[in-house]
Amino acid sequence: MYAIKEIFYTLQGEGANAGTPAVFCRFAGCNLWTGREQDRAKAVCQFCDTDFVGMDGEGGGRFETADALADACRQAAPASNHSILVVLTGGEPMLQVDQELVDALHARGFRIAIETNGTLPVLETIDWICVSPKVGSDLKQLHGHELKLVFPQEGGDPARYLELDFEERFLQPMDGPDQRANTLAAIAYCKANPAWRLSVQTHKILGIP
Ligand SMILES: C[S@@+](CC[C@H](N)C(=O)[O-])C[C@H]1O[C@@H](n2cnc3c(N)ncnc32)[C@H](O)[C@@H]1O
Ligand SMILES: Nc1nc2[nH]cc(C(=O)O)c2c(=O)[nH]1
Ligand code: SF4
Ligand SMILES: [Mg+2]
Repeated sequence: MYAIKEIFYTLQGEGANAGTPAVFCRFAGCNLWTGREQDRAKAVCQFCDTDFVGMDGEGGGRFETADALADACRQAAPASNHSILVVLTGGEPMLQVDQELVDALHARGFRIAIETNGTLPVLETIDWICVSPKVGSDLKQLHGHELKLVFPQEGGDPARYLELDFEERFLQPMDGPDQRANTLAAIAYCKANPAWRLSVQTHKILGIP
């Protein structure tokens, strides 16, 4: 059984694949926050911009099998011969993603990306692994395609993450009340430390999901 908050078709807004059409499959639940506002201040991850509670979103629900969930993802995508990207996100997708689901999505022609906090090891059969570490959590996934650090995080000096084995490294300004200042700080950091690139949350600017 998979608990899914929502399934929608949009453009990947962030990171190395920004601008790529993609089906987003948002898993319900996370191991670093309950998702309830009253618990935010005591959560390990306190800056989350996402509602991942329940299964009540567009296309959400309980999916009893990997085939049923993969079919729903396929139905959210246009009929196309081109391989379409599916982004597994949440909440924390690695609490639920298994090899059966990866196989079912591959069988339908998807290229599979994941957005994960890295506290659980990621299946190596996933085509694009984006890890976004959270200060105060125990990082287990130490390699992947893309490291996307929300910036700034107290105690989360980006230099700490340079030794990890990733192909691309991004700073993503923390959204919230200080979004503008965080963006300027991230730009300054990237200019001074060119191992890092800026990840803008373009979907928020574009006004798309
Ligand atoms: C909602 S999370 C879901 C996937 C996974 N739990 C994770 O944290 O990577 C998706 C992406 O949004 C980022 N994110 C969450 N809250 C944010 C915020 N306030 N500002 C910028 N990025 C944020 C996360 O770091 C992650 O890269
Ligand atoms: N367009 C769009 N791009 C995204 N990239 C990562 C997202 C996420 O919430 O995981 C996200 C999202 O929610 N929407
Ligand atoms: S780990 Fe990801 S889903 Fe969980 S609270 Fe943090 S940003 Fe949100
Ligand atoms: Mg989002």
